[in-house]
Amino acid sequence: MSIASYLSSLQASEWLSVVTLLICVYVAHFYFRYFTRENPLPGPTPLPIIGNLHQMGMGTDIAAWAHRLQCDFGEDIFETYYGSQRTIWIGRADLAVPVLASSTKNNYFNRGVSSPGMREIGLETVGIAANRDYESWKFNRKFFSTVVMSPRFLKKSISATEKLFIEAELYLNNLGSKTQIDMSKFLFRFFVDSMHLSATGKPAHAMAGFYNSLVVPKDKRTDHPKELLDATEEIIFSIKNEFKAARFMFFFPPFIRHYILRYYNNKYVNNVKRFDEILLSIIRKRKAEIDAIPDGDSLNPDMLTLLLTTNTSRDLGIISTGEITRPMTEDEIRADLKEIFSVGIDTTSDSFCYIIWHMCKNPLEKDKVLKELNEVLGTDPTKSIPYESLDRLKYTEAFVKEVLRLNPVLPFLWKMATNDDTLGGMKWKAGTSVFINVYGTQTHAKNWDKPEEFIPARHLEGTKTDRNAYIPFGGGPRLCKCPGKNFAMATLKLLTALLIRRFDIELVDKNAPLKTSFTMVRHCDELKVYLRPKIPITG
Ligand code: HEM
Repeated sequence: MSIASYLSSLQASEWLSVVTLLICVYVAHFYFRYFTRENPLPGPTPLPIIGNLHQMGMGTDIAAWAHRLQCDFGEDIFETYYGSQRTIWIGRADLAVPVLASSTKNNYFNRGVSSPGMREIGLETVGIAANRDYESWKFNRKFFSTVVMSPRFLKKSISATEKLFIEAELYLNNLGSKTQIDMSKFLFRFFVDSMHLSATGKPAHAMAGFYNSLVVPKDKRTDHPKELLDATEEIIFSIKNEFKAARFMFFFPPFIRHYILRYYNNKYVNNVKRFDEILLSIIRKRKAEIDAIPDGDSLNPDMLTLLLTTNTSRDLGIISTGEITRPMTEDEIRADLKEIFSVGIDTTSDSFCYIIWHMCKNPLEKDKVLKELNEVLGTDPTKSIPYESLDRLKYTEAFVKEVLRLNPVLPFLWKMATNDDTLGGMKWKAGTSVFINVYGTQTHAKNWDKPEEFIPARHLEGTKTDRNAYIPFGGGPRLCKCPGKNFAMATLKLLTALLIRRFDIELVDKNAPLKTSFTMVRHCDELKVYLRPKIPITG
């Protein structure tokens, strides 16, 4: 009797027995492989199919979970599973040396293992952060970094951010010092405006939309056209979806996504497609605008225009891409634009929430920052802050760095061994997934005195930090890690200076812990404060 005819002859109860038997075989096979694995490391025992996903708590704080595991197992190298993917976690700087070595021969170029989900949403062969195609990554990264790291872009963006702060100040003053303001929401909007302006040269009015949603009397609302605000809301929705979608697609195996969580799978995939359409329409509109400007007339050198014109007949001669002589394709520009919106906004806005939190929790340190600001920038808080003076704000910078040490927005770095390698004294096969526990290394007693205490002075010049012990902007072969580092640091210093010179900040609930969650970065979910203007409000 063939297997097919045997199966078709089964009764319902016999079917149940067959299915139960198959499940038992699968589970036995799974645990046989688990208990006989090479280099067994301490770690929570995984379940078949889902691994430790149920313990990771996808929406909650994976950084806190990883930290607990590192403490529970008393080890700086341990393992977990997402789905059936085994992952080695490294939480000590010296163990991370092979992974973070800045050499072209580094074995950990790829960000995590290849994931069917990330391929499904087309992220593994375009853009930068998740791109696994070396040549394509190198091309995109070259364009992106050349623009974002150029002094001209930094200067322009800082000046635009300062102007946006004046707009923010107006809204905050109008809301009044008795209004509880959730800075996690407000700052997200602020950074949408800031990145949109830096990337496209045009305002998005995300803060205005948020302000209008809080103000009850209609005559107090701003008069931005509704269609404009609605279009921005759609961009905001897309940005928020992007990380959630990437987390879902990366961590969940295809079987679970396609058969059990099908609704979510389709929802995320469609939202990602919609974001791509929105970005393409922004690009095409700009292209048409450029085409309508006669040759020889000047163009505004914002990021989008530079990406569109470099290595074309309209090249503005502002950025040089070296040996790369071809222009970018529409799809490459779309991916780079998405990068600045998705990677650039949450990281900076969440980091700034953590800065505000530490300002409130450490008033003596805040006073030291204020003292420096008065000394370097003068005592008039309404005076503009030139880009060049940010470099002289050494204590402010140390404060920001200490916040990023204790609250890294990327709490772990995803890597994958391209070839067989030795890590932690053990041999590992090519394809091994390795996560560097950033929070673990940045608070390791081996590298830091009083690691859990907030001490900005430890970052002042002349203080030595052990190799790989401080990695909030990453490390390893992807050149200088995060290409947005200078942009992010300058922006965070500027905003710190602007906010604490112009407002007294008070947490609404001084005893409440920080509310955080994780998508692909660690978000501050809520930060309610009262803001009292220090400068008399006029008009
Ligand atoms: C406080 C703010 C920020 C933090 C803490 C941060 C941190 C990081 C980290 C840890 C990485 C991964 C590095 C690695 O795997 O070794 C990264 C990558 C990246 N960041 Fe940032 N980032 C910030 C802001 C920004 C901004 C504002 C931009 C854009 C303007 C940006 C663009 C990128 C890109 C494109 C990558 C991928 C680089 C590559 O794979 O080659 N980041 N960032």
